Amino acid sequence: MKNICLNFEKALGVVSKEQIFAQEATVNACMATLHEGNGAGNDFLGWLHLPSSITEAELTEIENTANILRSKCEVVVAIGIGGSYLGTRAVVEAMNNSFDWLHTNDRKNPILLYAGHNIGEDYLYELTEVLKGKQFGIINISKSGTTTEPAIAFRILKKQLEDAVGKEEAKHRIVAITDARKGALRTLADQEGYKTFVIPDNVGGRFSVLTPVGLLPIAVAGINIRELVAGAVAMEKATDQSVPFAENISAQYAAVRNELYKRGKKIEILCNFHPKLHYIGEWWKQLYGESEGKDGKGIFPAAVDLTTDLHSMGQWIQEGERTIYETVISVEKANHSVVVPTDEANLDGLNFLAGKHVDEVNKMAELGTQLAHVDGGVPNIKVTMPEVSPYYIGQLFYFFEKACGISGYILGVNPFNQPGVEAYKKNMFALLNKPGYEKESEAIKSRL
Ligand SMILES: O=P(O)(O)OC[C@H]1O[C@](O)(CO)[C@@H](O)[C@@H]1O
Repeated sequence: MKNICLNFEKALGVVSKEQIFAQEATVNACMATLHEGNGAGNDFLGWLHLPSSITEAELTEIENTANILRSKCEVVVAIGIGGSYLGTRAVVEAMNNSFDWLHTNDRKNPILLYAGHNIGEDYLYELTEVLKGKQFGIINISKSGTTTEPAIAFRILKKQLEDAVGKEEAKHRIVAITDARKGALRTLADQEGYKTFVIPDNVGGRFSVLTPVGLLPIAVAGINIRELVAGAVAMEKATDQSVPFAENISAQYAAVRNELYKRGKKIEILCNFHPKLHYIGEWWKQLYGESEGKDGKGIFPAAVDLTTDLHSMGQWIQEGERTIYETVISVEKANHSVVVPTDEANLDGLNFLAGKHVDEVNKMAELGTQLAHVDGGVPNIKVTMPEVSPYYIGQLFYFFEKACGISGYILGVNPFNQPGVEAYKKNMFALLNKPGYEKESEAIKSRL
């Protein structure tokens, strides 16, 4: 099997290769801090050797539970937000048919739906309506077990499920993934007797896709979790501390992005030319946004789907403020084949493309875009994956996670906390008169 690879040749100019390689000692020191576990946030390093420590028994238990849900349910709703949602969606959207929900006859897999990632009343109304009369189950995922968005969704869907199939059967269709001991979801799951999986204490939400948080719903969707984990294991080895900087793609990516940042490139745009990778971008945004955006510092992580967004954001990227750089996820080959047909009338003038694969056109769009953006002053980093498969997505996850840990330490922040997320919650609870927030309620209302 190949590995994903990194090419930063087209990022050179603003920064030189020598300047990047001059960071080797700093990067190695940050890598050592991670591996020795003596840096900020060192109680959240469980992800570092997670892939290689997943056991056969754990995978089998996840698959068995997935099979129970698969046998009972036409639809499974994965409830969760942030790290308790985005990794699953990234894999499922990448691997499932783009029109999955329209494949209604002879389905092999339940349809996976999502809830708890917003507080949309209309979204929840439409979800509860669509679930009426359907055999459904719930995977409720919350590391803290106290996050408001998933808690509201679970309260609503739990009631609907119990009303539909009775409390006893509902227990067999609900799985909770949460902390081993703490939090409201743990208490509820123990009280109700749900099947549970534990999110290890030392794995933060945004690093948790390879725990049951991601593996259970991904397995329910019928995707091979063993391949996903195998890919991550391969990348854990390929980016290990023992692998020298010149060959270590996570170390290099961390170095390049920080060198660009120092030179005024404050925004990183993750680009894909593969529409099914949209949620990889969403997952990546949380990983880097929550890890690095603090203490008044941090590259702003943005993401675009190309060529789609070349017709909306393309103008800005080409000619807007020169504070951006791009990281392009490039997929070597498509999984299916569609050829542009010949048309006798050729009114659209496209016969020069007749007989070509659509992906060949896409590749030229990708190359043309790279050259145009580089000419426009946008440094370009390329991450190549041989194909979209669970194995290479597993590699991609670990590659970005490892680079993120190193990069956060280079930046001088604690990459494993997210104190800033609490501010909106505090205000929301104060505005909603949550018991215990009386002082805050008074203070915030005086500002309105
Ligand atoms: O799994 P939990 O505890 O519900 O948290 C969900 C998400 O909310 C955050 O705590 C804050 O956004 C994330 O770090 C996390 O991924």
